[in-house]
This record gives sequence, C-alpha cells and structure tokens, in this order.
Amino acid sequence: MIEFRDVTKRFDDGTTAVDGLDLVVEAGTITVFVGPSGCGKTTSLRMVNRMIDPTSGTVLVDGRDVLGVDPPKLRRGIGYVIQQAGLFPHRTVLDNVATVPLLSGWDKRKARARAAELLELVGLPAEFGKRYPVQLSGGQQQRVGVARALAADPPVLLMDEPFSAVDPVVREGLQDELLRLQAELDKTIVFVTHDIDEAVRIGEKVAVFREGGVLAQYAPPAELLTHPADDFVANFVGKDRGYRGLSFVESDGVEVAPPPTSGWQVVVDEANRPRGWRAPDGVEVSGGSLYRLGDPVRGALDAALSSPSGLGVVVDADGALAGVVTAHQVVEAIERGRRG
Ligand SMILES: Nc1ncnc2c1ncn2[C@@H]1O[C@H](COP(=O)(O)OP(=O)(O)OP(=O)(O)O)[C@@H](O)[C@H]1O
Repeated sequence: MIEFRDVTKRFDDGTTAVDGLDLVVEAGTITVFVGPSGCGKTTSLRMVNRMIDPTSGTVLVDGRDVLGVDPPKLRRGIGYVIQQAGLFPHRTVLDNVATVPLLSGWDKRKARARAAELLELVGLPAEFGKRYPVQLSGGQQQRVGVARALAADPPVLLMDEPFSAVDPVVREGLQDELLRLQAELDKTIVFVTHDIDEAVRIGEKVAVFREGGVLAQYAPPAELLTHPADDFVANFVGKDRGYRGLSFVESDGVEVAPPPTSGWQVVVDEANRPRGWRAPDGVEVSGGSLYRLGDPVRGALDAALSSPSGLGVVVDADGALAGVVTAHQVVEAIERGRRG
C-alpha cells in the first residue's frame, strides 16, 4: 500500500507542484494519476521512490515513511518505467533487462536467465534479447522497459506516461498486455497519464489532478464518468462520458432475439461463427462489430449501430452466433438499469 498524507511539494522557485495530497493506493491495484499538463502527477509519483522529497507531509510505502529508507534500498522494491522506455542504447536488450539483478549482486548467468524469462513474459521473442534498443519498434522498446522494471520482482511499479510515445493501436495492445500481466503478477501499480481514455481503461481507481497540484477526484472509473465531482472533472473526462460510461454497465438486462429467418440474414461459417450479412437482394456484405454475451452494454450498442441490417450480432464465449439485438433494446435495458 502507498499512502500520501497531506503531502505538499513546493520547488525552490515557489512553484507549488503538489498541494496537500491525501490519497491511498491499495496494494495489488492499478491506480492512475491523470490530469492536464503541469498538475503535479509526475512530482507525486517521484515522491514515492524519493527522486523528489516532499516539502511537508508524509509518503508511506507499506506503512513506512519513505524518508526513513535509504533511496537505493527503497528503489530496489519499486520498479520505474518511463516514456520511451529509457533503455541503455549501448547494451543489448537482454543486458538492459538484467541491469537491476546484476546491480543487486546476481551472477551474470542467473541475471540473464531471469531477463530471458521476463522477455517472454512481456511477449517478446527470445532472439530479441541479442538486439540493441534502436533495432526495436517503439512498442517493443516499451515492453523491454516494463520487463526491466519487473526484473527485481518489485512489489510496487511506478509508470510515468509509459505508452504515450507509441501510436494508438500499439498503445491499446500495450494496455491489454499490462492488464494481462497484472492479473498474473498482482503488483501495486501507479500509472501516470494525461489521457483520460487510457486512465479509465486500465485504472481500478483514478485520481484526477487539477492545476496547482490539487486532487480533484479519486474514484473508480465508472463513478468518475457517471458522477464527476465538479465541472472541472466533468470537462476533463469529456463530452462523450455518458457513452463511454457504458463500458462499465453490466449487460444482464439486454434481451437477445433469435437471428432473423427472412429479410436480412446472418451468414455463418461451418462452426456457426458470424461472417457477415446477406441482404434481402441476396448480396453478401461484411458485418458490424460483434457483441460477446456478458460484455458491457457499450459493445451491444456498438454492434447494433455498426450493423448494416440494424441488428447487432451477438456471439457466445466461443464466438458462435447466439442471436441479435437492436439499438432500441439496448437503450431500453440501459434505462431499466438506471431506474434500478
Ligand atoms: N524542478 C522543478 N523546479 C520548479 N518547478 C518544477 C520542477 N519540476 C516540476 N515543476 C513544476 O511543477 C508543476 C508540476 O509538474 P509535474 O511534472 O509534476 O506535472 P505533470 O502533471 O506530471 O505534467 P506533465 O503531464 O506535463 O508531465 C509544473 O508547474 C512544473 O513546471
């Protein structure tokens, strides 16, 4: 657990970067710090591993005031990942990942074996270990950065805009990877971003900061989208927040109808997986997005709205055709849910 108790950081030039921060990061969760540029996210993060010390207040990691722990010792238990990975350009990928184990006194063979294990864990082929960072794509470098931060198996991981230098598609892949890793590793992760979509996608709890280093709201993503604390948060989470909030709405109430037997018809393959639609004039067209039973309702609405027939195609866990939904039915289910 990480705890900020009335933490303020004022720099020598008088800038208040963080102002009276009170916040608890639960162990084993991903907590995201989000907010506009200059609102104190990075400063808050760096007070955890003592790259910056607070002007007043206390930062505790597992109940211990970090000011009482020697910085090198403290950092052995805290992985740190930064934008553009910050890899050593003249060391191979494998040696980059082995850096911390080597510094901790492991022998070279054991450190490299551990590094190879970690490359696999973050989804990189073993032969990439021999390459130099410049021979990898941005997304691959970020994975190496994550592997390096995990090398000493620290209970805490600090991530400062780790995915902001890669394009949106790669970025989503990295976010998925982080969620998969976290399900396996159960670290206490603090993740800084200025991107609200990234924040609500990966955060179990999200801290929204405003200018002057003030915490505006600290809540699970669904609550942030449905109950922003004030106008600042409402504006920051954006004008589509009502729609995006559907990502967190359970879908139990959506009625799934059997696929139509006349007019527009779903085309399926031999395993009964949807492949598109046959229009009433017999022409086959590609389908819209598929909605998997049990997923949040946002996917059901998207399936209906993106379908050429106006019917969203619903599949089961194996991807087999389970039925269809209309946008109207989805909206009705949402409204029933709101009435409670
Ligand atoms: N060493 C420093 N000396 C003086 N002011 C600083 C120093 N470091 C940061 N600041 C100021 O403190 C405030 C908070 O900076 P911080 O880097 O924590 O913001 P941030 O929310 O992480 O921003 P960004 O999203 O742009 O990285 C900013 O106004 C910044 O200019």
